[in-house]
Amino acid sequence: MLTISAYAKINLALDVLGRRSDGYHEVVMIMQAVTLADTVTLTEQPGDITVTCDRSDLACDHTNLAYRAAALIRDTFRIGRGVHIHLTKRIPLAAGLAGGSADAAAVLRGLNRLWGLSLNSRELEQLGAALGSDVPFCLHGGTMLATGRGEILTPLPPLPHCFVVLAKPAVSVSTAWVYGNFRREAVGRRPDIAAMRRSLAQADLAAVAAGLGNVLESVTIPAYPDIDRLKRLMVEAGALGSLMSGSGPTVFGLAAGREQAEHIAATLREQTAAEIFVAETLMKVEE
Ligand SMILES: C[C@](O)(CO)[C@H](O)COP(=O)(O)OP(=O)(O)OC[C@H]1O[C@@H](n2ccc(N)nc2=O)[C@H](O)[C@@H]1O
Ligand SMILES: Nc1ncnc2c1ncn2[C@@H]1O[C@H](COP(=O)(O)OP(=O)(O)OP(=O)(O)O)[C@@H](O)[C@H]1O
Repeated sequence: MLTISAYAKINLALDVLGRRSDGYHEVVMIMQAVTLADTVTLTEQPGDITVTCDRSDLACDHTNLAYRAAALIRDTFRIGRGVHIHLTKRIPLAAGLAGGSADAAAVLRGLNRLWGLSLNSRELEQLGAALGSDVPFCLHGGTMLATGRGEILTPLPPLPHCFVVLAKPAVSVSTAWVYGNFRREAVGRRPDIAAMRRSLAQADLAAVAAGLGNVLESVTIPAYPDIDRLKRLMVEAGALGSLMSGSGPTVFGLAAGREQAEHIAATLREQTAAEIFVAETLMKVEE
């Protein structure tokens, strides 16, 4: 039996450069892993792949990304064994935090060990990219530049350790819907990726927080104006900066210290109906 943590991500910056011939969008993103995590337990069994989960609103059949990750690795390498996967979900669903991708990445890493496959990180990334654009990042964590459709990764200097307050409003947002409704003309300010890379190189947390930007806000916020309110409340409560993560609807705020983060969380719990988590940045997913 093997137990693995599957960490959520936030996007410190997300820019869309255009639409590709394969239907995806060309993106430039700065991604950061955080300590909010699901737990993935793998138990060897003969024959089938089976999945159980502690949430009744998540399908545990062949559509689950954890199942799909196990099936992909088993079919690719013609493995004659099965596995039981149990998911303890803490990352909210369809939240912009890559919860499903994190589970898939954990299954790939776990089965690589359990089944003694000795796949290197490039091989794991290739399998991951076939499951979803965020999966390669979830295999590594830390702070990364992600380009292409999000699967091409370049390690960046780590974001200085800080606390990340997450606020998930009670709506679920489909990533495909957000990209499908993206219009370049609707974007206000685009993030300055080069400037943020310089801020990371200088380990300047305040500058990173001041430069946060996500062009997908131009799609999700008009549909869910609560997101804008959460962003404002975060900053009013003391966050160094706030932003919608990924395709939303989760909003995150950065805080240098735990006390400040807990104060922001308490304020949001009092003034909103959003689900609130306090996490920390995570340097690198353990091997
Ligand atoms: C919004 C982000 O989470 C930011 O990190 C990612 O860009 C999305 O990553 P993901 O959920 O792993 O996305 P995928 O499962 O690969 O794709 C879901 C859907 O989003 C759209 N999609 C996704 C990534 C991308 N670069 N362009 C797209 O247009 C496509 O319609 C696709 O069918
Ligand atoms: N193990 C899983 N955990 C969560 N969602 C899953 C899982 N497997 C499949 N899904 C499906 O994927 C959809 C999106 O899930 P997820 O939580 O990864 O979204 P997200 O946080 O918006 O991801 P992203 O930031 O990558 O767009 C869910 O609505 C669910 O139907």
